[in-house]
Parts: sequence; structure tokens; C-alpha cells
Amino acid sequence: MTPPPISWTTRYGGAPAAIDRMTGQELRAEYMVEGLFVPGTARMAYSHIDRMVLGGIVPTQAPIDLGDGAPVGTDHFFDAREAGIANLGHYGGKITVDGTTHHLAPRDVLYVGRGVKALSLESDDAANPACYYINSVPAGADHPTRLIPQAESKPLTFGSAERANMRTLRMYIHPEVAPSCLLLMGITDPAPGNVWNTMPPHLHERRMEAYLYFDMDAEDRVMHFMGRPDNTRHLVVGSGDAVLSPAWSIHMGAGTGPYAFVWGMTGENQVYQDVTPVAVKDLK
Ligand SMILES: O=C(O)C(=O)C[C@H](O)C(=O)CO
Repeated sequence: MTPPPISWTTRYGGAPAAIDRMTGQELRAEYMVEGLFVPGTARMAYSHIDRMVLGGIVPTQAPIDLGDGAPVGTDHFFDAREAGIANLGHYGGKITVDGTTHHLAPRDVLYVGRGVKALSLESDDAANPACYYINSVPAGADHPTRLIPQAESKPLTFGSAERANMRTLRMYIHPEVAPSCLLLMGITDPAPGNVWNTMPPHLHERRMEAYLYFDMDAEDRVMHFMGRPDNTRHLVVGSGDAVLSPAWSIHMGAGTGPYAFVWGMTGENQVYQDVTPVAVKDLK
């Protein structure tokens, strides 16, 4: 059977203590969105954690239109929202926004501002499709839609090879690179041979975050940790799987092989440094 071009699921999130009683499967169902990239489809999820929408869109023969605003309760999808759309595939594509076409090479990001009426996504080659990942959040201000090529992102290097956590984080949607209302978005690549991300782990009570892991071999997994610092749980995550991290949850992960991830945040502020690091020795 041909999968529907656009499907939607919902995640409700919950209180920190509730994760104590959840099985691994229940934890996955609430805090993960699995298998986002299916050729010819858009797999969208609406999270009640700060109302972030995330999704994977892989157009093949035909363009995929994001559709109207019915899943978010407005006439048009972007009536009260902004978004970042990253091309995480290895081939190019184009996104047409209200009649203007933007070409996205791999690792380029399109910022889409509030007020857009129509958006459709295509691959340059149906046999080698673009893989688009979207993070969309409520917005209270208009910022112009703009393409952020990888070369215009702001790279920051953290960690050390001795501790297996050296990595380059690229900021795309950030006040210093491309302004938005409240969305922040970037991509982190561990250096070859390094396994840990987000070390030391941290909390940010003023923002939620979503991680999307990609560029992994089919047999590899990232062991992603979540929960309160004194009561952590783990999620085993594969390529194309997203993890929702509520404001109360630490986040960090270690991969069994090479990987990259997109981080997207929203909340009260866009102050990337507004985090509370947690010492590894204090984790339970
Ligand atoms: O490896 C890292 O460190 C990150 O990429 C951290 C994320 O950007 C993050 O958690 C921001 O709060």
C-alpha cells in the first residue's frame, strides 16, 4: 500500500516524575518520533512541549505541499508560526515559498517567517532525494524568509579528543546569524572518533529542545540520555529518529559510530548560554 503523503501524530509530554513508571516503549512513544524520513512522504509530529512541530519530508517524483493550517488550528500553517527547514540529505532540492524558489544544497537551512501562505518542497532528482527536517514553533513577530547556506552558519568547537567529546556545532537560526522570533536551530558534528555530544550535559529551564539524529550507519545507535539529573533514563536512537527534550530534562548522547544531529529550541529566550551545566559525577 502506498503510504499517505502527509501523516501527523501527537506527543503530549509529561511531568518529570512520570518517567519513573514508564517502560522503555512508553518512554519512546512519548519522547521520540521515530523514522522521520520515508521517501515520498512527510511524517509530521505535533508536540505539546512548547507546541513544537517537527517532521521529515522526502519528496520524490512529486513536490510535497505542507498543506493548510488545519493540524495547527489556523487557516494557513504559518499564520502564527515560524520554522527552520534543513536539507539533511546528500542531494539538492528546492523549496518554493509564496512563489519564490530557494535552492537548498545538503546542510543548508531555510528560515520561514510567520505569515507565509504556501510552501512546497521538491527534490532535484527523484532517485536521489533531498531529506528535509522541519522544526516549527509559535511566533509573535514577522521575520523575512531567508536561506542560510552552510557557509553562512556560525561554527563553534567544543570538547577534547582525550575525552571523546570534540565536536563542531554550527548555529544557523540564531540572533548572530539569522534572526527569528524564538526558534533556534543548528547542527552538531562530533569530530571523527569522538562519541559524546552535549558534554557536560545541561538543563535549560527556559527552553525545550528537540534533537534529530542523522547520517548514521543502519547498524549504529546513539544512546541518548534524558530525565532529571538525579534520575536519568536512556533512549536508543537510530538515524532519522528525533528526541523531545522538555525543559526539565538533561540531554546528552554517545554514538556507537559516526553521527550528526540537529538541535532546535524554543521557549522564553534565545540566549544559547542560558543553560545550567550538570557535572557528570552528579548524574544518577
Ligand atoms: O554537542 C553539543 O554540545 C550540542 O550540540 C548542544 C546542543 O546545542 C544543546 O543542547 C543546546 O542546548
